[in-house]
Amino acid sequence: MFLVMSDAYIALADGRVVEARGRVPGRTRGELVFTTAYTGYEESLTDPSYEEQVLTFSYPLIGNYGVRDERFESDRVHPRAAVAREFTEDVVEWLASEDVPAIDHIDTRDLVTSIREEGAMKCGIAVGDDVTPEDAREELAKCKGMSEHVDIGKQVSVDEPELHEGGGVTDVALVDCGAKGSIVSSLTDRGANVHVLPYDTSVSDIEALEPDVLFISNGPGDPANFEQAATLVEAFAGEVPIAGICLGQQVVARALGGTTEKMAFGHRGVNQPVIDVETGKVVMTTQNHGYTVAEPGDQLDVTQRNVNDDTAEGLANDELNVITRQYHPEANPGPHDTLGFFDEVLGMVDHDDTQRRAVADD
Ligand SMILES: NC(=O)CC[C@H](N)C(=O)O
Repeated sequence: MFLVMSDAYIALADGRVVEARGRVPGRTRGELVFTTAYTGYEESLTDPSYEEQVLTFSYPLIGNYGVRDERFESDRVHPRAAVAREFTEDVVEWLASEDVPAIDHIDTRDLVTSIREEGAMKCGIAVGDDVTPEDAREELAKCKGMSEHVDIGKQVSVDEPELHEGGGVTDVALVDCGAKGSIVSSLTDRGANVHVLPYDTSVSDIEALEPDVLFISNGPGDPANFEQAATLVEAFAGEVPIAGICLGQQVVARALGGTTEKMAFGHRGVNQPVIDVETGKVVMTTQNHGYTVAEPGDQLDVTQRNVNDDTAEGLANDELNVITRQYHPEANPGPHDTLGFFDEVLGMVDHDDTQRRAVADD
């Protein structure tokens, strides 16, 4: 028996300070959340929806099939820190190259149980040769709640519009609130030209683009902090088909008279069962969210629900051509049961109109 000095501490909002092994040094803070996904660590760590959070993996060994940038969902790691029972060297090297603190050799089952019982909570992390529990507590004291990150859209969105061509005639205006790359490629793979636009794009900029679909992406934080995206939905509902994924669903609901609320610990994983209200068909879905649509409002119907807790997983208004999902139909990571969503979205486009405009533009 010998004593191993700890070189990492995580201070939790419930008052505990837990020792760990430091893998990547640094001091940071964020909302402590967990994912139950057993694969897909590269996709999750590069998902912009995790901005300002600390991501705990409940699966014990993270990194067992290496790190390949072709699986990245954006160009950087978004959680402020990563926590696992055991990280492989590959993942540690990657996180170190991005200056993202990482800790392991910690009882993640206990952490996850605390989050499930007490809810997602603020935490502070200190990793390094001479850190003390007090250093982690100091980080915790500086930690803001998710809804206090009012400019979080700016941290994750493109600064200037980007065009990703799909080769077809359909133009999608994708409002980038922190979009995963797979949303863009799921659309370009189906021939759509995707205009990735800043999260605060104006109504007149969208008008000038004359898109066939207005698409609100996933994104981090509280949907209440994406007011401009909601303004776009209000302005174009009924004029242009509208789609949304995750934060996109929440923004669409808020714009059309619905409300959102914070969940206790959210849904993060790749095996969340969702039932279609009309057909009774159940699909397995990938999820990563901490807020949910509480009331859909008068204009939207709940078309899909989470089998575990009944929360709204799909909303629609067939007359206005609005369709949204709370889960991630693009998967990455996760099951491909729901890729058909992108066909449904592009199916809302009036192709006669698109063709006419394409000809007129020539
Ligand atoms: N993946 C997302 O778009 C997450 C949406 C929102 N930030 C939430 O936590 O609920």
